[in-house]
Amino acid sequence: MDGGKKFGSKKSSPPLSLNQFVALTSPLLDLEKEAEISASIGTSSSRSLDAAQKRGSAILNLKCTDAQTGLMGKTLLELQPNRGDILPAHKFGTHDVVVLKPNKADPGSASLGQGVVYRIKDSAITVAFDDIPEDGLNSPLRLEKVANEVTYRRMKDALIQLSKGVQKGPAVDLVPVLFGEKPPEILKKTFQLTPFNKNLDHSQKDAILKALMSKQVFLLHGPPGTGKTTTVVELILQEVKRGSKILACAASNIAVDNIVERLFPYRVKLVRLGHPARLLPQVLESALDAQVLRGDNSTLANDIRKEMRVLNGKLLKTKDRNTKRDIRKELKMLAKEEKKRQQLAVTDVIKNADVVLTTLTGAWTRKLDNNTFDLVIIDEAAQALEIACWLALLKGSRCILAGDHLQLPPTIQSTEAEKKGLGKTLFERLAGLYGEEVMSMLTVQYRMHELIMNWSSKELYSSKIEAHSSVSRHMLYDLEGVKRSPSTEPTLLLIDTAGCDMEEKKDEEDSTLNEGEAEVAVAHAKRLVESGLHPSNIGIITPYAAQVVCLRVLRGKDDKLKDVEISTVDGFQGREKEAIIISMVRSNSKKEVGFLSDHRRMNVAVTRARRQCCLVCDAETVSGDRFLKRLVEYFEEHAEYLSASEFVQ
Ligand SMILES: Nc1ncnc2c1ncn2[C@@H]1O[C@H](COP(=O)(O)OP(=O)(O)OP(=O)(O)O)[C@@H](O)[C@H]1O
Repeated sequence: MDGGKKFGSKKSSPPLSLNQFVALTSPLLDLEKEAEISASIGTSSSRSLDAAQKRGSAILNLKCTDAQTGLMGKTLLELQPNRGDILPAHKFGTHDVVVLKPNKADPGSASLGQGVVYRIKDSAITVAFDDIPEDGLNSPLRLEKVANEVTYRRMKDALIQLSKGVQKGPAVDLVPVLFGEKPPEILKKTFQLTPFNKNLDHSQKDAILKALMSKQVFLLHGPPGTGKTTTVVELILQEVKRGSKILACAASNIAVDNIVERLFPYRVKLVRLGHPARLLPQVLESALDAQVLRGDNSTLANDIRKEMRVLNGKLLKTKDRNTKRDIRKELKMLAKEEKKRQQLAVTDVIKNADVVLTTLTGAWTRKLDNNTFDLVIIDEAAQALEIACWLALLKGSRCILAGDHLQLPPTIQSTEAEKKGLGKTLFERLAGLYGEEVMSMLTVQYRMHELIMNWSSKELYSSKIEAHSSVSRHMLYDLEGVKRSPSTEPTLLLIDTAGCDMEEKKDEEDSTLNEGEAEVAVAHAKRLVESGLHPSNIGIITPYAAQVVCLRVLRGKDDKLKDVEISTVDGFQGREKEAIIISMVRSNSKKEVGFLSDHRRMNVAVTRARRQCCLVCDAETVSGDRFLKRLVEYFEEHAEYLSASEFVQ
């Protein structure tokens, strides 16, 4: 696929119809749910717990080292390993739903509580629980990941709603446009843009104008580092000024919080919906729960609860049947009133907000029933399942999707569902359907030295991206405390492992790793640190999970490298570092490159780097793929070339 050429071009095949979309998605969603459930332990599983720990879906033998209340009534428990200082390798992520059990309890046994992962460190994991019994916390414990059924249920509900046809409701005119039955329209009127952010560049302003003129749909195409979120924030401000009521969503909580934070300085009336454990501490004040607690109706509900407590006391004491009956009647009435006040408190907050912000899943909450929006904005839309987008889209009459379909799509667990197209995003589909008619690409990037940018710009964005002057020539040694040295001078670095006896191998889970290459990557990170670069400015990324583990073990051997971040490429999407070291792993005589050949993955990998991008690979193996060959050739032409043999004794 040449993404650059694809951009803006219309497909000749007929557009996917609403019915086809529903028929295709429904079974694939079931497959995906099954895959997620079988990845977690499940209640009836007889598989041994050790195997679950190996797979990363359970962490055994933990001790509770801290319990705090906070986060609007939640209890935060910190759990550390009973043996050793470091948690075993696991696949738990912040915001995952987990259950806590006694360490030795049977797989199907009841849990002590269900919670949401709040924070993860190498040595501890903190979970937020609504309710947790005090008994049992002093004995060894284990955590299990559970499938997040709520998300699937909501997506299924949205599919059912779509399958009935959208005959009424806010999205009635939007649906036919998004399925190619009616053409998208634009306002004839021209706008004079007075931006709130005075620094916007020409492509950002053009995109905003075009978005403001769209009547049903607009796609904001934001290649890496081009200020997509900056533009989304400006768009929200412009729309609020126009009087629009906006639902702003993203696939991940962090992306939603990012928008909330950036809106703060403009004093927009906003509310953030979502579980407090999933919100950044700095946005908690704008959370629905926090605002509800401050509302008048909430105070009334509290007073009613107090009154009910007094009546309950009386009820226990009184013996008279008639009095008892009267008290019960009154209690029933008060309970009804309390519930009503609670609901009103929520409704008030949502009604008063100009912008409601939540994840896509969160948009399907009952709290938003009966609420409609003039505009639905979805950030990270190219990383969300199409059906997840519909959870928000059905609540609005117009939409703006921001994303980049030339970076990685959403992660799909089921290989079969992925093959059959569950991962095809709405953003990509609409880009194919309408192209430039409804789309604008941001073309100035604020992250990368131009040498890092040029390869990606040429390969994927038709050479349309330019580097802003503030970054186009920036070097590692321009950073304070960094010495000019052979390690910090190059912008691009190719460390070739070919002929150095560094073959790939498989781990127990069948993921590929390359120990020799990991040593070289870590050795280069060490040289950068020795030249004065702070380790937190370095990221080592690799496509393979097993290589991440291998790299982390090596990092653990040198205390100076503690703050070097190591991640999969997929896990690093949306992030950046001053220096990025990419460990490509594949090295074999058959020149097999597996999923390295996905253009989007390599695009994400290279474009994480601000001032230096170092590629560690077996140039001969990876050149077996045409796309990767061009990458290697680009590095051969513009990079400092080193043999891996220089890095190992
Ligand atoms: N017009 C501008 N002038 C100066 N700096 C800008 C401008 N637009 C964006 N930036 C800067 O570029 C960086 C990236 O911006 P932003 O976070 O909006 O990008 P993004 O496109 O959402 O990121 P990603 O590439 O991760 O998707 C930020 O540091 C931001 O301040």
